[in-house]
Amino acid sequence: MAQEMRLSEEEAGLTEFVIKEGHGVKGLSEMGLNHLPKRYVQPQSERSSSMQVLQDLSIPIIDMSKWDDPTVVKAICDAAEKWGFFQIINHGVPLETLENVKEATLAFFGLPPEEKRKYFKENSPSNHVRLSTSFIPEAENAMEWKDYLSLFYVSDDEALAIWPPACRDQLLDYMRKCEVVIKPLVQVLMKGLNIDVIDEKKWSLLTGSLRINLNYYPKCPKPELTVGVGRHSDVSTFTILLQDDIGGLYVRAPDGQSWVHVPPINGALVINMGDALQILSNGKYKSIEHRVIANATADRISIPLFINPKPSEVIGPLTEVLDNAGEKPKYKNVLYSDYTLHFYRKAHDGKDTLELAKI
Ligand SMILES: COc1cc(/C=C/C(=O)SCCNC(=O)CCNC(=O)[C@H](O)C(C)(C)COP(=O)(O)OP(=O)(O)OC[C@H]2O[C@@H](n3cnc4c(N)ncnc43)[C@H](O)[C@@H]2OP(=O)(O)O)ccc1O
Ligand SMILES: O=C(O)CCC(=O)C(=O)O
Ligand SMILES: [Fe+2]
Repeated sequence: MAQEMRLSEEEAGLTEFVIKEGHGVKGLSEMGLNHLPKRYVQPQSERSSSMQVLQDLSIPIIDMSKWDDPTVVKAICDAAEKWGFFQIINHGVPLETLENVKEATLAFFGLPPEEKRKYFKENSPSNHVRLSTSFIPEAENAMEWKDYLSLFYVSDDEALAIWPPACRDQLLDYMRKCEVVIKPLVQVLMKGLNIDVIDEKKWSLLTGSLRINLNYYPKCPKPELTVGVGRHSDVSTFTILLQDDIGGLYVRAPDGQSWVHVPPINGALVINMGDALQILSNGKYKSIEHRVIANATADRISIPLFINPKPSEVIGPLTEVLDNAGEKPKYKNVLYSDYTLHFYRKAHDGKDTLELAKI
């Protein structure tokens, strides 16, 4: 009874400590708890013990040094169709830049809570800068063991004015250097749809807005009961993910049932297709479900850079795709900001957001 009382008092103080005071799950983890607060306990179906993991399968690793070579073009388009996920090496973003971004992420999360609190929705100078925990605590029955900073890019000037000084220069440098990956990937993926000329309008449709998130997954006292990130697909056109050397990201295998681990490779970037590209390609490229498990032994960070349509764009199957392949549209036209708002209004639920656009 005394134990129950202590736990319910703890639940009451949890929101205050994690969300209002800005300690996040990082603060909980550092308290050295030996049990998991109830709000983080996930249903059995979402726990890692319910995952069937295929050990012998892995997502493709593609050498980008000759990205316009037909075999590389084919490897990328095949991976985008079959897996929706692949890793790239020799991509042209310097190793030092990747290290700087990881260090900057650790520097941001290492700030005292009173500094980080400035970036909460309630205190932040703009909704383009948002520090939060889990995914959408207000909408979730069970929370995720993750803190994150989400930064929407408008211009260098705005970023320099409002992004946290602890990480903004390194992030801006990284985003600039990622151009050498973004441009070839868009060209190759469009080539796979028989689109050889990408005019201004299409560039903007495919890559008109950028968002970068810094994810921090602290050590967890009972990782088997919770998740780092629940099953979801990204709503981006595609995502460039930088992960550290801890591991824990799993993607849905092509059988639609099992899971495959994405092993950290030093210097590699993980690329995954998002819902916007699945819609624009009329289902040819797949935005595959993925998730992150929690772990007991090490803190983990990851940095997804989401390449998105502009919020004001209407997305739907590209006319070239329908005409070239003589296909009927599988998705309706949707305003991209309506699509993302729908994603942000509910807890992670696999690929359910796509239902909004399905015909
Ligand atoms: C965080 O954990 C995640 C994230 C992900 C993300 C995967 C992606 O693919 S991100 C790419 C999404 N695309 C874009 O951001 C570009 C398009 N952006 C927009 O259209 C707009 O920024 C907007 C999303 C529509 C928001 O604009 P605005 O109308 O100005 O609205 P706000 O008042 O800022 O927010 C409204 C509402 O949305 C929620 N929300 C907004 N931004 C975020 C964010 N970065 N993270 C979480 N939630 C956000 C928020 O709940 C707001 O509701 P309120 O009730 O709080 O007002 C994958 C996996 C993860 O675990
Ligand atoms: O942490 C990871 O490896 C993946 C994170 C993720 O899927 C996301 O932030 O959308
Ligand atoms: Fe994701």
